[in-house]
Amino acid sequence: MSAPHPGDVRIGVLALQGDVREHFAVLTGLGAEAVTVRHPAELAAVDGLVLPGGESTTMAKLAVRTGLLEPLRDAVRGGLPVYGTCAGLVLLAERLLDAPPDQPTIGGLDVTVRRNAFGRQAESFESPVPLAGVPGGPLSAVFIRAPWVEEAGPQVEVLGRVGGGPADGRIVAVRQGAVVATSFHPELTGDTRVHRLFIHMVRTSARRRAQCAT
Ligand SMILES: NC(=O)CC[C@H](N)C(=O)O
Repeated sequence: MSAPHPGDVRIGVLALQGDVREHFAVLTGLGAEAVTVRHPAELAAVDGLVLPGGESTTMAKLAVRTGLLEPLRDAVRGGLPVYGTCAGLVLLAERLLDAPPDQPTIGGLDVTVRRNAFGRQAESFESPVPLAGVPGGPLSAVFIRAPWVEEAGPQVEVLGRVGGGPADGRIVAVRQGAVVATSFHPELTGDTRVHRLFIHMVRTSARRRAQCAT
């Protein structure tokens, strides 16, 4: 059997707004094929999807305008592996706090997410966060006007929490089935471990789908 390598999967990066380029660079650097997703037809052609950081209110509006919101919801419900960073976590939440009342989400994570949760004094900071399932020591997590997970349902696996400071113990990394999300931005640090984990999830899911199709 040949060694699995990530080049056999195509990973989309939702490219409506936000730090698309940074995710693209990490994914291609790890040998995955990365493509931008702006339209439903592009979404239909990927094995996994990254929702970048940026401004979730803007992304949500653009997703509605481009007709992507419902296809995104269908894709997540259908088991497409998705990784959301920061604003991407907001987009994946079933419930939001401190968001405009009409801000739609894609959903997929049975969590309540508070936007801009860390407050003005700590709008941007870096902190070591150990992540379950990611060996090699804590990640140096970069938070930029970041949300946290205020409540997580029973199906949600908590992967990481902030340690120390006023936000001590707050949940900042979660997984539910094929959906994984972090409050922080591994794509900005050069530490590729979360993207590697995600590529592994995409590869496993693609292999399973291929087996089901034969
Ligand atoms: N860096 C980010 O992605 C910030 C997220 C932004 N505060 C939002 O709620 O959409």
